[in-house]
Amino acid sequence: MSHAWGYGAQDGPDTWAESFPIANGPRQSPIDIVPTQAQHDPALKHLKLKYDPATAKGILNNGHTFQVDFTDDDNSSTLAGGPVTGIYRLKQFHFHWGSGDDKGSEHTIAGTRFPCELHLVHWNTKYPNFGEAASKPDGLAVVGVFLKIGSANPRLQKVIDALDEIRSKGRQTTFSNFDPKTLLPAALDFWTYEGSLTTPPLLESVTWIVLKDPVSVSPAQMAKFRSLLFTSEGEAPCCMVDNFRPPQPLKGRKVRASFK
Ligand SMILES: CCc1cc2c(cc1OS(N)(=O)=O)CC[C@@H]1[C@@H]2CC[C@]2(C)[C@@H](O)CC[C@@H]12
Ligand SMILES: [Zn+2]
Repeated sequence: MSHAWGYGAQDGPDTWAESFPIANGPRQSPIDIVPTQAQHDPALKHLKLKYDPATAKGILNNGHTFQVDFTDDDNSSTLAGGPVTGIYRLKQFHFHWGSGDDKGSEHTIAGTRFPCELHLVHWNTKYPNFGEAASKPDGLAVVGVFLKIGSANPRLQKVIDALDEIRSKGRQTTFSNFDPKTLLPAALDFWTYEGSLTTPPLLESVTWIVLKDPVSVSPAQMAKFRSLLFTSEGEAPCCMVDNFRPPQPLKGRKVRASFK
């Protein structure tokens, strides 16, 4: 039975613990990152991101966000270095955003919320596949990137232009020849901590790698995100906005910084 969860008053983050008690677990995400309390760890390696544009496959409205999926049957698109050991394969990227520019990100920086947050999802190749990895404490690594309001971001435009074809839940279309590295800021300085999926089933299997520097998004580009629907064709339309979980208790976890 698929658990009906969402981001509304009746099915939103405050209700998730009813079906997913791990919602109150010891390593939940997102969190508020307080830079002055993060410890610089000189042992952290540089992030090594190698993405092959040919692995881009499709773009899908899954009713909670939209995601761009990648073929992951070899090590063409991978993450290594940073806080992780071994090689993690890129599976998908997706976003979380608000109904207005004052909210939308899942992680916050000393209480500051951004209008949007990008998640690049990778799984540990020591496990046979993504689904298996998602249930292991070192199974997933997600790179989080903040988007802040500014000039239009030309690197986002190909994604944004595809949204008209996936307006409703369940709609998908092909999406090829795209390098997600173009979505990243110039500097890959990051904070890292051990956390979880930010949506049900909230599995505590994610090493989070949150980049310090944001990238830009324009108000018009944000309006395109907000034109998507949570609902399927034929249902009363409900705009896909505020699809973010608020920060969760740190519960004694340490956040490390790759930079001074
Ligand atoms: C980390 C990115 C990710 C993975 C998954 C979800 C949500 C996710 O976004 S987030 N915001 O990065 O945590 C929700 C559905 C989950 C999936 C991981 C794999 C599953 C658990 C499947 O096995 C069944 C449901 C799937
Ligand atoms: Zn996410």
